[in-house]
Amino acid sequence: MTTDQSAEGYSFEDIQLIASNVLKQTRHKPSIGIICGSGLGGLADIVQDAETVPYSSIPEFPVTTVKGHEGKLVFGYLEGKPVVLMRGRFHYYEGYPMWKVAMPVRVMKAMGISTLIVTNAAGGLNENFKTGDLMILRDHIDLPGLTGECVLIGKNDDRFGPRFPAMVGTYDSELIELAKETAVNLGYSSILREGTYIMIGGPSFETVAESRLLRNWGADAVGMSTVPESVVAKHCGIRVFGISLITDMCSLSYDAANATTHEEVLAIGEKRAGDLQKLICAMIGNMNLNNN
Ligand SMILES: O=P(O)(O)O[C@H]1O[C@H](CO)[C@@H](O)[C@H]1O
Ligand SMILES: Nc1nc2[nH]cnc2c(=O)[nH]1
Repeated sequence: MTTDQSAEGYSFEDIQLIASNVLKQTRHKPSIGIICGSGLGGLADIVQDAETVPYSSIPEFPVTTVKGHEGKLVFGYLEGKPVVLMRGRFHYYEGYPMWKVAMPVRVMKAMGISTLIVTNAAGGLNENFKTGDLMILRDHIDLPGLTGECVLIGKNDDRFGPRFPAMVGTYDSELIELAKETAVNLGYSSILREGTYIMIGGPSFETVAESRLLRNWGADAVGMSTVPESVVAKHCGIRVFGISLITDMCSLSYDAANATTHEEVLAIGEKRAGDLQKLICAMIGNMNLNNN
């Protein structure tokens, strides 16, 4: 690899090489990529004809350092559709530069995916939400991006996408509609929400004052991931569906202040991930892959 990674990330050629090295380790050719959030990797256990590629076996791939993120790619089929799951994602707070956090999305694109499903565990800011709800991402607020840490900073290679990509419509409307219809059929209407996810850098959870600020800015849920991956996916023409499992409610008042812990996030993930898995599988079953 010749790229100065500290400055700009991987070149287009580097990404193609990483993708072809990964594809040599599997018989599968995925169309759908799925990024599993904290405690949400269980979806990988129901992949059929599964083949696993640990991140540690992929030259130039980062390694996961967070509990609840295993660190492997899982190839196979969900509802008859070829998928690749990232069982474990990378976060900015782990010390990775933004471009490294999102580089697997470019690798998945080079492997042939056209649709990306991004999942996460998030804190609820909208007072109408409750723990265990599922929130479809209608939109996001890229707080790091707004403050100078956009994932696309650096020299642009047009083979990835345009210098100034539009971010309106990052989350595909048809997939949102499909998710809503699917949720109704599964009897999930009472736990299904739709809203705006805001990314903070982390790893510290929000203070009460910060939660109030994020809520006033129009965010419905907060987390420390997802946005760089979605931005890179939109940049390179992948259609994106995002969904949060609300693992805790952020404290908006000092009277009821409750300190979120990662253990709590993982525990709710373990308890409620089944609903998210069912929704995603049913959606994939109904997905038209020739849509874009
Ligand atoms: O976004 P995912 O990876 O689901 O993880 C969420 O859970 C962790 C906090 O408990 C943070 O990393 C936050 O972003
Ligand atoms: N920032 C943030 N990330 C989370 N991930 C899961 N829960 C939370 C939360 O409350 N806040």
